[in-house]
Amino acid sequence: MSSTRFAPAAEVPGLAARRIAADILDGVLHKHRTLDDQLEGATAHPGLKALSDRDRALMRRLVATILRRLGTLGHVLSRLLDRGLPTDAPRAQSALLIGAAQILWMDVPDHAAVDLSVRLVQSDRRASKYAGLVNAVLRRCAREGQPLIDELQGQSLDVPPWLLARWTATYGADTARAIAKAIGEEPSLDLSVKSDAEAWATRLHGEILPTGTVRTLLQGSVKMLPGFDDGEWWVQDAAAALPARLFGDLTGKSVVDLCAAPGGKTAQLCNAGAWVTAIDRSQSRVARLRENLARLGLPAETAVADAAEWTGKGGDGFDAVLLDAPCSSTGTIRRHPDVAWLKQETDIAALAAQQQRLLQKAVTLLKPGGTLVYCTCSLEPEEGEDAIAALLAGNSGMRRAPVDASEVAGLSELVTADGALRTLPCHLPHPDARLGGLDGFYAARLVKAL
Ligand SMILES: C[S@@+](CC[C@H](N)C(=O)[O-])C[C@H]1O[C@@H](n2cnc3c(N)ncnc32)[C@H](O)[C@@H]1O
Repeated sequence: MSSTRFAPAAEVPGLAARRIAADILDGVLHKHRTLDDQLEGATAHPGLKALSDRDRALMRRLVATILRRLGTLGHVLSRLLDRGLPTDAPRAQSALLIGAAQILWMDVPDHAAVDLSVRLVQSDRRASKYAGLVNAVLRRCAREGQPLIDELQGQSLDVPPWLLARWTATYGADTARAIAKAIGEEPSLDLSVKSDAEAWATRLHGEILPTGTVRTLLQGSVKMLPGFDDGEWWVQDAAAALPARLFGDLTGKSVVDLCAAPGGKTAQLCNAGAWVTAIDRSQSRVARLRENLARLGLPAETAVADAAEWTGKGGDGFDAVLLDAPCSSTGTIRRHPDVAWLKQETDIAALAAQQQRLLQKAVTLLKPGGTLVYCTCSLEPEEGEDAIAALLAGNSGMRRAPVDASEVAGLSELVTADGALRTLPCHLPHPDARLGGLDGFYAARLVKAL
């Protein structure tokens, strides 16, 4: 991002949050950078530190809302702009998206949204000539934006066409539309608790889902919530909490978690009483995993390694292996709306090849009779159903141990005919849409022959 975009000494309240939102949006849309990369750790936007918690939360919500509604915003803005979006000044484009998203979906007065977007373009050398245009278009958006959205009559513009076509082919048109609708909702905060879910649900003003996750609508920094400092819970989507449960009783068992960071599932395995070895290829992510486990007071051996090359600890092998393989992450678009615009269809074949390589390795690390749980947070069959079918077809010495609905609180819609887990963002509907849905996951349980 250019230093010319940093703030002058005194500026109107809220402008810094919008400027950082614009930088981060440019990062996703024009520089192929993920939201996580720009929001966390060493690569985070340098301006974030100076924002108050409130402004930081507003900025994150703003960026997420824009990415979640990008197709709809494109439709509305194209109808309000006679000559299309300005192409010679990215800041004019982001200022229009930021202004329109606030007017259409956020609790910001229209006049403030317009004023802040005009200021955003005025402070950018290339975009300043568009200040009048931004002002006029956003004022029209306040009057005409909602009717333009109503015109769409529920059409799904907010999922890239290639992805919607895949979901339609895999799940049918109605389910694909339901998935698209579900990922348009702002997700709840889901927590896995070490114990006493009922007490934590009460303290955090949430509810307990049938599968045991505590779900709340509290917003802002999780570090400020009760129980965080004491390591009583960790953030984990309700679907992400299911695969590790498929091992059943893990007391005293040896488990290797092959793609472990940042450690949500490792924490579950440790909390279930297993001896856990957690491997991940990324040094910075293993550092985060170690921090997370330290906060939770849960012990595990950790190593930075390519799991496909890792030679293990010798001996007879592990009682259990968890392979939460790297994938296209299309099941997590609700929580990571940048994924929809960063991933491409051509990524899927390369990821499937990598998953097969990791699966082959996972089998060799198991002792005879040991259990493998393979999972991905992808909605694409190549990374789920097809990956397991290929492994089983290849004489791997593995057999499927079908999942029963009773293992997932009787929610039979989450279990496929051949006994795998398949969650979709439109599952777990709730009368209050903000409390419904979960990530899309695939998980299969296999046992190695004796
Ligand atoms: C889906 S994430 C894992 C999430 C984690 N299991 C959890 O529950 O918090 C996939 C992880 O795989 C790691 N990874 C990718 N390729 C790998 C490889 N060849 N060996 C080990 N880790 C790998 C990535 O660094 C990333 O942290």
